[in-house]
Amino acid sequence: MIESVTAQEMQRFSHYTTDEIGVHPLVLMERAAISVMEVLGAGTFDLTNVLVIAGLGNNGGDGIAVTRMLAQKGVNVDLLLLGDEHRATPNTAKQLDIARKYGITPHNRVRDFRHYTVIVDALFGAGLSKPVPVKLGEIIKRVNAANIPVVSIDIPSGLNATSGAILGSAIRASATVTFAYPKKGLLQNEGLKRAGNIYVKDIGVYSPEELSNFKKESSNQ
Ligand SMILES: NC(=O)C1=CN([C@@H]2O[C@H](COP(=O)(O)OP(=O)(O)OC[C@H]3O[C@@H](n4cnc5c(N)ncnc54)[C@H](O)[C@@H]3O)[C@@H](O)[C@H]2O)[C@H](O)CC1
Ligand SMILES: [K+]
Repeated sequence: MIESVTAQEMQRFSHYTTDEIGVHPLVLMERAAISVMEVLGAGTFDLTNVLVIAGLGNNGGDGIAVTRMLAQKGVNVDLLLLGDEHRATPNTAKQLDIARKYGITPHNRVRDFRHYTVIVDALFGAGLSKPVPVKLGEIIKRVNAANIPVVSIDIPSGLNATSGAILGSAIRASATVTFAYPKKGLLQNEGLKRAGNIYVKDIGVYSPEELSNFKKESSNQ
């Protein structure tokens, strides 16, 4: 059984699932969002007034899908989209298009984070490999200073998913919902201090070892 994975290993498993097996990336994104909804809805968090902070990468796409799912449950939720949406990844752009069709309008700034009851951090995930841009680093610092419970999607934004090192500044999360396997960066260095409670959720992405076990088991039946 895999204990934890690097960002590169996760990307390899994910690409195998989408490119070789043929699961559409949006299916994985929806399963990721549903798993975040499970954690948000488990009773630990006050969903009276939710803010989702989304970046332009696929981590942001997960967050936009969560925004839509919350809105469809009648939750009071705002979406803060950071960056020029024309530079978003295709799947994140698609999620934004879908959210808009459900009547969700993204904000590009938030005056005061303190009137939210929980913040969903979908700014950066396992794809972050360079220091966060200064302006986004300032927002991360303001979020941390607001002392509002933060649920990070996959990785607290600003952390290197493999080393757990801070890339400029990083979110301090109450909980992190990570996909498939724990990322090594959550279990060491600053990741250990900033991840909060870690929830590992199955979204249908597996290591080759697990995949070969499925095939063995099914051929034994
Ligand atoms: N692995 C899986 O099976 C799945 C992963 N999902 C989610 O995808 C992210 C990884 O997404 P990726 O596009 O590789 O990168 P990040 O979202 O981590 O973004 C970091 C990347 O994007 C640039 N960026 C983002 N926002 C901005 C911005 N506002 N300004 C400038 N640059 C920005 C940043 O520089 C980096 O290059 C993974 O963590 C999961 O959450 C799938 O959705 C589900 C399956
Ligand atoms: K994140």
